[in-house]
Amino acid sequence: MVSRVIPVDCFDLVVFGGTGDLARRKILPGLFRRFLAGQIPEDARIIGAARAEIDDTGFRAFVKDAIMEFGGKAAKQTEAVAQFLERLHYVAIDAKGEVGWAALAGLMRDDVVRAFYFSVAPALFGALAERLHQHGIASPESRIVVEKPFGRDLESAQKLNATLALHFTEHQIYRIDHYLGKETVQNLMAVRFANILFEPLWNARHIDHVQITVAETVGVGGRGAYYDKSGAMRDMVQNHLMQLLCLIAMEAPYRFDPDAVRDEKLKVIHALEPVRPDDIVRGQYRGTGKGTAGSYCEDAENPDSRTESYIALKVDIANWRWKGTPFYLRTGKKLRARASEIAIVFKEVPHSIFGEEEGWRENVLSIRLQPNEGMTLSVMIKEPGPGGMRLTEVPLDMSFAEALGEDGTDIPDAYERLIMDVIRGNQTLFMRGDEVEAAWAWTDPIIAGWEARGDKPRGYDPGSSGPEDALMLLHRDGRRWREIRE
Ligand SMILES: NC(=O)C1=CN([C@@H]2O[C@H](COP(=O)(O)OP(=O)(O)OC[C@H]3O[C@@H](n4cnc5c(N)ncnc54)[C@H](OP(=O)(O)O)[C@@H]3O)[C@@H](O)[C@H]2O)C=CC1
Ligand SMILES: O=C1O[C@H](COP(=O)(O)O)[C@@H](O)[C@H](O)[C@H]1O
Repeated sequence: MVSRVIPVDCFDLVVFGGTGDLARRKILPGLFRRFLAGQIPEDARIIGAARAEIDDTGFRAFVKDAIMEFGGKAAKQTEAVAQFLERLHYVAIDAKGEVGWAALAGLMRDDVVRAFYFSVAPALFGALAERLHQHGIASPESRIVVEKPFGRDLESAQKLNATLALHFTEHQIYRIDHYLGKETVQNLMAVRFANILFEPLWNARHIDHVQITVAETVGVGGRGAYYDKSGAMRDMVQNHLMQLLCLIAMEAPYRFDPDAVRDEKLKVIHALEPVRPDDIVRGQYRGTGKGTAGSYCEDAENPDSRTESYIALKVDIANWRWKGTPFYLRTGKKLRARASEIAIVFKEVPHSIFGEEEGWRENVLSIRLQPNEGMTLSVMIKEPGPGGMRLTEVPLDMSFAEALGEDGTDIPDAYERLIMDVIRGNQTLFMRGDEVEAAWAWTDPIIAGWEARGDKPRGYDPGSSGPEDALMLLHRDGRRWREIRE
């Protein structure tokens, strides 16, 4: 099946931080892939902006290298690369000074969508918003895309919201959470709300518990300075895992519309119970060799760091649908495999007619985010053969790439999809200001709690499943984590 490409309106997209790491690895190669897919109109323009004093030619050379390195198999289409590069421009600009703003104003066209991607350090978000306004570059229909982290606690998120609100209305602000752009994450909504099968079972009567795992094999090397002030709770749970939880737990929105969806997610965040200290396990990866070589502390260049590179928590939702069904969340760096999964673990049948020892296991709906995006529903059947009525578990398996006749590399990357949504003016997959604040309001006391107690993270070995104590979080409830594997 060939994915349907819906062309977007003509646009001028300014990428502030256009020479940075995120632009190089994700944004610019992603835009090239959308160009190749035929989604970018003939006369659309992408304007890189940063302080480096390069010109259009220099920026095009930079982007060409980025496509070669990160564009995947699309990079082989050299003619298309050359055509794409013609759409690129560059302005040397200082977010905090006056350099470059008049030149940028002169470049912008009136009759096209104007979008400004803030792919710079968060400390510059306010300055960019202010200057876009001062120099008359942002029209009432312009959009700004704001990268993460959106604040580091409730207070800073409120301040940032207030700063942006001085110059832009909420409908112009696109707060990125790239997990919302992942194919499977959107499929979660399709599966839940476009099928009659699941809804009757989607509640505490039928679901024993939910596990959300985002396991990574990478460490924090290269990003230690940022990560050490953040940790897994701020870096992953407050945003990505929280969004996944919301999509699983929310009620059906009345329509697939930005505010209808975000209203429902917000209700879930408001219903989250505070997390008890006993329901949190924090970990930090050890070194691989003798001493601290390769350890988190070495990667973070902070020998005394107490920042967690792993966290597991048990979260309860206080509403009619979920009372009594815990959500277990875990995420960490340098784990056994890169594997992200949501597992919906169903309850036992009310009465087994086959007896206790006949191989029964609970049904599990496993939603794989990456790699190999897809879903598996485990069901019980009779073991084949004449050996009597023994049960065995088989997977009803759907790999999205296989089901859609694609090879996996054709599935658009999250950033590609989200940037096209910005141009279309669709905020459904972006976080609203009140949603981000509510997520911090839940997160802050958890962090304040372990800081006040002086808790140290538990050590775990690189390549493991995380600290031993995390196993206990489920064992003591008579449950077990699913294996982390690709
Ligand atoms: N990299 C990643 O994987 C991820 C990044 N993010 C977020 O994306 C944003 C960008 O991150 P990343 O690309 O890694 O950062 P980098 O440090 O790699 O790039 C920063 C960019 O901002 C430009 N810049 C710095 N100061 C100014 C200034 N005063 N005026 C104009 N431009 C400036 C830099 O160019 P120059 O120095 O020439 O001005 C460069 O292009 C951050 O908010 C980060 O948290 C989010 C998720 C993942
Ligand atoms: O936002 C972030 O996400 C990445 C993980 O993203 P993925 O798409 O590769 O799953 C994480 O490594 C990083 O620490 C965090 O800031």
